[in-house]
Amino acid sequence: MDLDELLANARRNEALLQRLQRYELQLLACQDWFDLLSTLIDGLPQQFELDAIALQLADADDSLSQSIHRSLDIDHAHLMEHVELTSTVEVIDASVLSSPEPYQSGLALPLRRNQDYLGQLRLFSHHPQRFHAGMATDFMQHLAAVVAACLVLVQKTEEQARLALTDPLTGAENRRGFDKAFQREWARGQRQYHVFSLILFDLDFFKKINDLHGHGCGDRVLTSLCQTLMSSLRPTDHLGRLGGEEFALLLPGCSADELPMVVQRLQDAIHAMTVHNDEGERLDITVSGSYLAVTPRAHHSAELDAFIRHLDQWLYQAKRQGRDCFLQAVG
Ligand SMILES: Nc1nc2c(ncn2[C@@H]2O[C@H](COP(=O)(O)OP(=O)(O)OP(=O)(O)O)[C@@H](O)[C@H]2O)c(=O)[nH]1
Repeated sequence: MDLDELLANARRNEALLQRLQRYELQLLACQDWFDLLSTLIDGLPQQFELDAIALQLADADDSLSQSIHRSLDIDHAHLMEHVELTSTVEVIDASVLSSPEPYQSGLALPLRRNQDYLGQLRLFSHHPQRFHAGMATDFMQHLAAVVAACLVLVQKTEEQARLALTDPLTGAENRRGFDKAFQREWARGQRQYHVFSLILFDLDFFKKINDLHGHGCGDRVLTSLCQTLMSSLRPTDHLGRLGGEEFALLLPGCSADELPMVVQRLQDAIHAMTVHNDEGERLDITVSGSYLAVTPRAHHSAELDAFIRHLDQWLYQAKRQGRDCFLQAVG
């Protein structure tokens, strides 16, 4: 190699290093899964002349999957096409890959954080010589170490944010969390002419349960109710605890036609729920509620409180009609 070639090489490397540093700072600024995954999946190919990337991540206890799915909006679900979550991931050193169609070359990089092996970052190119045996990979290994640190950091940040929006007793969203979900769904509905449904409900004679069986038993009723509902709902649905024994559901994509059927299914699940008092006797738990389908209107802001106030009037009617029933909130 002559001097000119050496100089050109050095300049290329310096430019690459600068790009890499800028990109790593971008990664380190990511606060949530959408930021991090889009910076990786859309950003990395753009920055480094790649045609695709894939992440293979170890997720033995499913916590990563839950964290990502809770945080990503339905609109961003396409990012997950590039992420594979498996219970274990093969431990490798940086190595050239026999790349899948339609790519011609690839590189697998280990994602390590301290003693933990998180998975692999895979880079793909249509160019057969983009990655080849014997090539230097130290820049890319440095990048993989930053990616690993960011994965850990974002998972922790997301967990803290989730806890701040979660009711500690039941695991349902607290009022702030539910309000956030409402605002997000309203905005999405405006963009995509999308409907969603709201259901408000309240346990019947809950004071009696506390008085007769104790506060601990009352707490058990609240947690069982939430577990029952969460297991009958879709992962994209939201359950919020708005107050002591008042809850609300937000069901994205659920239209007025489908809503009575969903309400019936929830009521059946609550009737089938088993909660025992400290003496082992089964308690009969019922709830009363009201429901309505919401069509977000373009150029209109909306307040969750206004919907809740309206639903509350019909919930009150349901209580007056003898409880253990749901009414459609009309008007
Ligand atoms: N165990 C327990 N009880 C709670 C909690 N939050 C609120 N409560 C109780 O829920 C009860 C609600 O009582 P009320 O508002 O009179 O309602 P209710 O007895 O269910 O009567 P109706 O709604 O009219 O059917 C009160 O006794 C509260 O103390 C909680 O976190 N745990």
